[in-house]
Amino acid sequence: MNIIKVNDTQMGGKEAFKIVKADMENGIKVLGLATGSSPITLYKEMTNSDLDFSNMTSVNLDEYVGLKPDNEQSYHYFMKEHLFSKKPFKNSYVPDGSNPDAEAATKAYDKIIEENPIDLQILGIGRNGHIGFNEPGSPLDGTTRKVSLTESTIEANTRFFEDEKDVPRFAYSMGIGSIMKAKKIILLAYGEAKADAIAATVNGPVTTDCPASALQNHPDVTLIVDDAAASKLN
Ligand SMILES: N[C@@H]1[C@@H](O)[C@H](O)[C@@H](COP(=O)(O)O)O[C@@H]1O
Repeated sequence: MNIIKVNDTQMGGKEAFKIVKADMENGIKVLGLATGSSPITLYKEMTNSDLDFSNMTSVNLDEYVGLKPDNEQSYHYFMKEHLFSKKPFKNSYVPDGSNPDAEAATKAYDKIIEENPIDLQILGIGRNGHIGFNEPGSPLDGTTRKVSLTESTIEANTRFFEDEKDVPRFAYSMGIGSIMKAKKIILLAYGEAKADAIAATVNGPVTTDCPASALQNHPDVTLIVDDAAASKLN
């Protein structure tokens, strides 16, 4: 893995943007996108840039089950607010969390991923090493699935909701196998709360205990981390 150390999230956004820009100049067509606070500075760089995304397709990692796209806590809403309303893409896909039929929703999303092979995937990481919403124990070769969120993830996400009981307990998430098919991956991690997960991702064994450790088997991964997130690396 290629590791880029940055001073802060602003610089992290700029470093990630450089890669996005260069890859777009080289003709990539499909970006895999993530939610959470980590990619926000990258999305700011993208929206402030003069890059044109109107010929690009985006495929997002995940969505809460039970939230409609117009729900302010949904990942549809997050993406619209941070990126798509300012920089429209040709097509922007996010799993359909409003579809209670998990089988149909996940199959439909797998088809979208298959038809739009991801050139560059942006990832954040959960405190427990999850990527997308693939919590510890997720199959490292999985496709899109309905997942139960762990207590630690629910707790981490409570900050975005008025009440902990409003945090959805389930999500539809692209699987780790699908993430691994992306041609290139950038993982963004900032802050001390991510230090253990980053150490396990880079130095630990490849294990379902740390879903992001699967990235060790990918040929083109760049980690953009600040000093705190990198503080437990060997
Ligand atoms: N499903 C998302 C992940 O894709 C994201 O990586 C993680 C970390 O979020 P943050 O960047 O806010 O720490 O949050 C959620 O669980």
